[in-house]
Amino acid sequence: MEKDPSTLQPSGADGGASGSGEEKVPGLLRLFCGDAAMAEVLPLGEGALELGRGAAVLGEVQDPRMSRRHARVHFDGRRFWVTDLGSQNGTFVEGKQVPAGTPHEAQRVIRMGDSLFVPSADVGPLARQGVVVRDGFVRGHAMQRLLAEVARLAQVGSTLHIHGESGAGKEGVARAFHQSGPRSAGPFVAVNCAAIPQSLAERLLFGARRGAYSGADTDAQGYLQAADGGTLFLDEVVELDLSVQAKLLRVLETREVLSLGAAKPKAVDLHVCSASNKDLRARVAGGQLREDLYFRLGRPEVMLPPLRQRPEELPLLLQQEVRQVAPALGLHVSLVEECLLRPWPGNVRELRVEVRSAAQAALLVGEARVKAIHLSPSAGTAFGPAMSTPVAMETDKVRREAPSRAPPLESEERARIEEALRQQGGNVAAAARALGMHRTQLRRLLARHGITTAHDAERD
Ligand SMILES: Nc1ncnc2c1ncn2[C@@H]1O[C@H](COP(=O)(O)OP(=O)(O)OP(=O)(O)O)[C@@H](O)[C@H]1O
Repeated sequence: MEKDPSTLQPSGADGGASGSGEEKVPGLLRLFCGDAAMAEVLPLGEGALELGRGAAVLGEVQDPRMSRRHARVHFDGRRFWVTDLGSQNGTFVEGKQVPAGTPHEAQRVIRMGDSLFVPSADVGPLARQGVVVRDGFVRGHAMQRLLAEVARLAQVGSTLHIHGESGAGKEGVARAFHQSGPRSAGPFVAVNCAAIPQSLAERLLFGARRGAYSGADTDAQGYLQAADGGTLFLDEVVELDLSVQAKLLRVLETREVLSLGAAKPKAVDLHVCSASNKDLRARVAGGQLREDLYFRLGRPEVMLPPLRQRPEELPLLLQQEVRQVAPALGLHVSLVEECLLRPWPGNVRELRVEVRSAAQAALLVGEARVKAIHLSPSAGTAFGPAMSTPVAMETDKVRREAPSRAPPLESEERARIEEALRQQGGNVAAAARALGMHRTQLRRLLARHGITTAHDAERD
């Protein structure tokens, strides 16, 4: 009997729609209101939506800093336009206030009162799947769709390659591949190939028998044997030397590992997940990756989108991180807006580190909420002029203007830093400890505001 196509499950194992075939629903994502992170979908009904305090579409979570008739948002089929309706606290697009009464194009972030909205040409997938937080892992709809695909692939194959930028969460995806596959009860062994010295790579991966080299007093297991019955995750696999790649290929083909100094190979049964932030095909063309290994490891491939393409996850990530620093510390709308506007080339890893620093800076001045001014000006920005995407260019523009927006160091903060330094005899590390922050964060504050310590003065 032929299957009714309308009852076929989409690619997502969780039953979520893949997005294809569904009519696009333009709308807004409400990502922040008052002091709370959220991920709420507001479809643009007839192509337009009027927002304001008390608007039914905003439900019970209302923002007292929004005017009753605050702004109108409409979609012309290609672009979003925002018109401020004479609100008291103003409407801001990409961090800048727009004049009342004139439509203004909005591409990334709209602020009204203490609320943030992100326009999206299709809010359908988010409306269907929402944002899920499981074990501290924040999953927006793109991530959920990816994980569903990974779960499906784990059932049918033994390899997976994850392509994504550094810090975007590739290891989390690799763990999901492991947990969804038939070897989930076995070990998950993660190896960062860029971090292991290539002179040791062979020994570390394949193991060595006693006496294989001077100093080898006992048999040493390699990562491949350690992952037997489970999954080996090879992050930055293209960093392995070509000779090691050749040996790895043999293991994948024969399912046997020959340790250094061993006479006989040993059978291994494992899944192999690899990851890279580089295009593997270009690496094959450039001679850094063996073509035969690419065909073994490089497929199937999934793409993990960078954090800047998953804005629905960002406020929840911020909230989670700030609460880790101090459970009572809150988020200020300015911080969330600023973070949504920056490109975060180091993705979630960079965001977590920088937001922790910002939270510590806020604590230092006794603030109840972390604001944009507590964030380092360089946090989440591209290193040098290399990034040329429209998002990056727009953010560069925002950043160039940022110093003039940053208020001067509050005298209270300066007084606290100077007092801590005085009490610790000018010792920055000790002062940082006393202030409850990392010394690099304190050094950054000192440098930014030109405070010299007694130790600096002695060196001069
Ligand atoms: N969606 C997420 N929710 C919560 N934390 C996340 C998420 N994605 C990544 N992280 C955290 O961000 C950090 C970086 O993630 P991960 O190590 O998986 O990145 P990666 O893509 O493997 O980076 P690299 O290639 O540089 O190793 C980790 O601390 C991870 O727990």
